Amino acid sequence: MSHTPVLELSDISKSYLDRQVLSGLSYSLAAGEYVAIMGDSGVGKSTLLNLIAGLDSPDGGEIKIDGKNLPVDDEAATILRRKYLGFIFQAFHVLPHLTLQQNVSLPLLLNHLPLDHALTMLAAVGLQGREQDFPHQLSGGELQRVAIARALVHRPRLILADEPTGNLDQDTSREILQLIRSEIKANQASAIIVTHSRLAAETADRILILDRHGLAPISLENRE
Ligand SMILES: Nc1ncnc2c1ncn2[C@@H]1O[C@H](COP(=O)(O)OP(=O)(O)OP(=O)(O)O)[C@@H](O)[C@H]1O
Repeated sequence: MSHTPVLELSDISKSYLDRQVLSGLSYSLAAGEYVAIMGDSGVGKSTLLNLIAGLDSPDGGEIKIDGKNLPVDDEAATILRRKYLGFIFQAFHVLPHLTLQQNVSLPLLLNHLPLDHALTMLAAVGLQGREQDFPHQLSGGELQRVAIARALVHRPRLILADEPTGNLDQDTSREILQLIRSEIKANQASAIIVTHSRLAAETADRILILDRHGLAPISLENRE
């Protein structure tokens, strides 16, 4: 396995108008590591994930993915992100006019990969037989499973998840979290999950707390 960190954040800063959200933040994520980020509301967790995803750019500092600097507005960087990253963001809605199979095939199409893995992935999230259904025929938990299948189908090296179980009941949450973890481990991917849920955070290898000093691992005695 490569020793190049999957993700390297160096001295990242980000402000919105006069509000400094992130400052001097550095972190390195090793290949195959799955970490959860927790922290107070408004501390900048989603902002950080958006910066890594390339949905926004930092005011200062450097973000390297697989050892490479990736400018937000560069086409080659967009292609690399598309191949390398998998997003499980609530804002990334499943497209309503496409069937489940078409939705899950999208990342494969965009990356010029064979499309048959979409069916395997739908089966893996428990939606075998529902391939030709449209999103409006699904429950919230089922929809979230489609979003997860779509995020993971092209076997991304780095998975970014923002409150992946936000609106789900506890049983469905457990199932979804188990699924995310097993897919991450089966593909030897790295992952960052941002969450307020202790249940979700506990599925990660490590829990980090984001505060105004940066990212720090939670100490073992606080882990209960
Ligand atoms: N596009 C934006 N424009 C202006 N301010 C923003 C923008 N995005 C985030 N902020 C502000 O940046 C701060 C951090 O927001 P962020 O969503 O990253 O926090 P968070 O830690 O994810 O919070 P929560 O746990 O409540 O989701 C907040 O004060 C928020 O109001």
